[in-house]
Amino acid sequence: MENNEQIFIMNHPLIQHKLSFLRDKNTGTKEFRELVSEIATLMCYEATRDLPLMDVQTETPMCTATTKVIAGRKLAFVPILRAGLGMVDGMLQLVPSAKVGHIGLYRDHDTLQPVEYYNKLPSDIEERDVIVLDPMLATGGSAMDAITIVKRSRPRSIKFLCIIAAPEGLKALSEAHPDVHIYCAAVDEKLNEHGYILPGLGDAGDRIFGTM
Ligand SMILES: O=P(O)(O)OC[C@H]1O[C@H](OP(=O)(O)OP(=O)(O)O)[C@H](O)[C@@H]1O
Ligand SMILES: O=c1cc[nH]c(=O)[nH]1
Ligand SMILES: [Mg+2]
Repeated sequence: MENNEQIFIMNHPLIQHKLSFLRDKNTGTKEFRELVSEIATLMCYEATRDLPLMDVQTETPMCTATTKVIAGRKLAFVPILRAGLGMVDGMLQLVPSAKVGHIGLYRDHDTLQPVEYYNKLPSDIEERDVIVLDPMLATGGSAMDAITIVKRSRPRSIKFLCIIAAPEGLKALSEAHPDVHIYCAAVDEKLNEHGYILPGLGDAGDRIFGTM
């Protein structure tokens, strides 16, 4: 799978290096959590590359200079519970003023269909650019539903940021929401018969929260 106008694969060496440790079955909960957060920070750096800038006048100790600041665009991060929560702190490292909404979804084990159990978004979301967060894009059902829910509140724009994507999920999500830019660190081989990504990293929520 190649980068195109909608899908951005972040193959930065630091991200790829950390991803190897994330995949390792011997990586424990504490380290796994730290790695998810660090990868989120690196991905946030890339995913905010298109934020518009504006000129301001700044007094340096030497003279007045024309410098740049972000042009008043406000961000909101929306993790899909639970696993998306693991990415929030890493994102806030770079954008501490962002608001955070939450969408609770779990995948039914038998049908693989997402089931909604929580939804709280910032009240001023109409003024914000939203980045929906989830480490895993498998069938794409959870991301598609979460984005549909966010769209009802009419944010300025929506991006989706995941760490590992399956080709099946990327296809489904990009077709369902062609206006949403998708960022991921890896596109894996396929899904297994239980909807888990191969080679993947197992169940991201369980590994972040130590519930396996
Ligand atoms: O693309 P999909 O096929 O929908 O699968 C991906 C979803 O599955 C995982 O969540 P899970 O249902 O395990 O919930 P959890 O985060 O609470 O563990 C993952 O964090 C995604 O939200
Ligand atoms: O491989 C997968 C698929 C869905 N959810 C996960 O946490 N891992
Ligand atoms: Mg899970």
